[in-house]
Amino acid sequence: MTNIDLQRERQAALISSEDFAEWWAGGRDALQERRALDKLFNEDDDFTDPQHTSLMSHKELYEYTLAKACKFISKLRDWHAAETQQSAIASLYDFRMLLAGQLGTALFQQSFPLRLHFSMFLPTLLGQGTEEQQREWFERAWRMDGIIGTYAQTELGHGTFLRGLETRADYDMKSEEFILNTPSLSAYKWWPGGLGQTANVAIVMAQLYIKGKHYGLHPFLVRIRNAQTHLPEPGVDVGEIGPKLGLNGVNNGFLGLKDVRIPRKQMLMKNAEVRPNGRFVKGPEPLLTYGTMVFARVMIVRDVSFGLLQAATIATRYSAVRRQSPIAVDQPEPQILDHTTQQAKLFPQIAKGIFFRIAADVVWLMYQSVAKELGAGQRRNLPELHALSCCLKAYCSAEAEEAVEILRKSCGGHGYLRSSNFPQIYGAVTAACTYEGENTVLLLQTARFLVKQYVDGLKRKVLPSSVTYLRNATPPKWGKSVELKTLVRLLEYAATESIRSAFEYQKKQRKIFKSEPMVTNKAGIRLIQSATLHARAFLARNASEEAEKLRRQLKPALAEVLVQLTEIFILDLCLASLGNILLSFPLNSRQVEQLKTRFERLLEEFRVNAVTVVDGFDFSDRVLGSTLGCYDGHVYERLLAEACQSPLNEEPVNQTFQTHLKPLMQGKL
Ligand SMILES: CCC/C=C/C(=O)SCCNC(=O)CCNC(=O)[C@H](O)C(C)(C)COP(=O)([O-])OP(=O)([O-])OC[C@H]1O[C@@H](n2cnc3c(N)ncnc32)[C@H](O)[C@@H]1OP(=O)([O-])[O-]
Ligand SMILES: Cc1cc2nc3c(=O)[nH]c(=O)nc-3n(C[C@H](O)[C@H](O)[C@H](O)COP(=O)(O)OP(=O)(O)OC[C@H]3O[C@@H](n4cnc5c(N)ncnc54)[C@H](O)[C@@H]3O)c2cc1C
Repeated sequence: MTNIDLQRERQAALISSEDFAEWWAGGRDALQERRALDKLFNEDDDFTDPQHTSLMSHKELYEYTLAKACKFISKLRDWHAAETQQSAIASLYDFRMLLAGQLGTALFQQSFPLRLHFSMFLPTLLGQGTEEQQREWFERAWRMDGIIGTYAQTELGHGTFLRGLETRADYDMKSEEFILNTPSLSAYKWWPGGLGQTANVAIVMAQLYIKGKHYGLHPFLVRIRNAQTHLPEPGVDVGEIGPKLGLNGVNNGFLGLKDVRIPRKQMLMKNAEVRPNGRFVKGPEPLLTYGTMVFARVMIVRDVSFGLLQAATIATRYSAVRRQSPIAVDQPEPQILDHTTQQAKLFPQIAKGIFFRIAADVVWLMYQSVAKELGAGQRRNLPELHALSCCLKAYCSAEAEEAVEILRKSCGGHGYLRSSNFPQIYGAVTAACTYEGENTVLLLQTARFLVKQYVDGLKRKVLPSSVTYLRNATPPKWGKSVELKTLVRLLEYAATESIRSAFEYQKKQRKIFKSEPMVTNKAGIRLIQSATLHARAFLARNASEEAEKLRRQLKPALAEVLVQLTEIFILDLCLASLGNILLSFPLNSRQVEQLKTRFERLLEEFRVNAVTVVDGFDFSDRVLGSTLGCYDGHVYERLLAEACQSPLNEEPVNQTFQTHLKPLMQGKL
């Protein structure tokens, strides 16, 4: 039987979790399809872990996870072949979503060992390979017919500054081959997922040289392990980089190359070509070499919202089950969910998870549209996509990381146990702050775009839609009540002011420093603040537009709850930006008070539906993987059962008693 407090929460809710789940999944059919697929695996004993993966050694975890991943792919293939219509894995995007979503997370709490093959290797083949190269490589790679790939860009010495990468590919005209080398220790590739023991082909990003002349960074398909024996190919020094803070199911590796020859056709040549005679033919858009990173950053916004919502579900359910510290003197101990400060920890995080996912959907549509335009030779919207994907990736991953920590701490001591699953969720989310572009660096990329747009705005040029607000210099009008559109304008106004101030500061610095990078460096703190405010303004506008749609589309009770969440989300953004808002708009103390009171009232109003909303994310217990977050709320039983599984409890007395403790107590050591 379910814990009585959780039962009461579910009965008292004003909306149905099933209605919520249907909306969240994108409709009834999508929800059912996902559940059917989850069931297929969740009810298969082959996919039940014999012991908690956190109890496995690093090597055991790799071997176990890889074996499971292979069974998973094989079963998925059978299932797909049996399906009459094209469904869940019809496209690479959907397949990637499946891995990063419910099913992938339920089965691979430490991440999926073949992740890089699907998330970067295949997308790079599509984005950087010519049609002929795709025919030769993509189909086989999709079927994993002799090919398991990874994306090897980062080196020991450089990850961010791509122009500083040292791996080189020298073209040998006589043999029509490239010769790949990592000429120093710092040139060793370092980090690529799956590179250690899993992958046998790597897309290696290397500096191209023809007759000693440098032609920039390009992708090369390099076989690193023999397809039959899996032994490293001659000239290849490959291995694994060791245990990490999280994501230990992914086998990150290092790679050194010494005079490794590959045929000319193995440079991916969609965006630039080397002809047999050594002639380099530049593509129409050199920046497309960075295209895989744009795709991956867009995906990350969605991934981190998933981790955040897992954590929010665990903490919210636990807060309904846990009772502590009377609020009224003569009353019993309340559910900790009734403490206002607890609500302030939980509910904004639920709202963030929802609106980050909605923003991820928007930026994914934008990605698809820009990809189509680029295919037709039109690059007009690429800078906006790059800027938006950079700042959303950076902002949402940083916020999600912070949120997971808030949620962990909101569960008190029990949140610190591995069995709560917060450590693994944190390990996954925090990694996203670094990979695919370290967050500060990405915010600087966005700021560079914003300052340019600000200058264009001064010249009254038409601006891309996500930054049109930069041309609207009028401060918002404050009405009697707090309206969403006023809050959105407040954030946009604060962002505009911050960008203006960074621009002015750069102008001053230019009088002191001659070089533009020096000026950027001096203005760095202001620039990243501007990009952060832009992210907030974008997310707020997007959320308020979504709220308008939901009011029209959904049942009134459900729409009302989502509007509450929208308000919580936007008010939280405003309160987090208060310093910057006050620099641009003279809010008086009564107006600030109005914001705070509205925020507190919303927390109170949302309280009754909190458990139902997190139920509506429809995470199975396996996805949550947590003693604290299970649907039935049997927290204490699970905590004890999990503790009993510890190998240290297998025997009543550990041998160290005889060998160490006893001699110590007897003074015989
Ligand atoms: C499961 C986990 C898997 C993980 C995998 C990984 O981590 S894989 C490893 C992931 N590794 C990383 O993510 C590494 C992170 N580092 C980088 O992405 C880049 O090196 C950089 C962007 C930091 C700087 O690069 P730079 O010094 O060469 O460039 P610059 O600053 O001089 O700008 C020149 C112009 O280019 C523009 N532009 C730049 N990028 C893009 C783009 N993608 N698209 C479009 N445009 C782009 C920029 O806006 C500027 O335009 P403007 O203003 O002149 O019109
Ligand atoms: C879990 C994980 C998986 C990964 N998977 C892959 C993979 O599959 N393939 C792959 O190729 N790589 C992968 N990477 C590598 C990853 O992409 C890089 O670590 C990342 O791009 C950051 O680069 P870096 O390590 O060189 O950091 P650094 O650039 O050295 O960052 C260190 C500090 O310097 C600061 N800094 C650097 N440059 C600037 C600047 N211009 N302005 C201001 N501050 C700056 C940063 O903000 C940061 O604070 C992975 C990394 C992790 C953690």
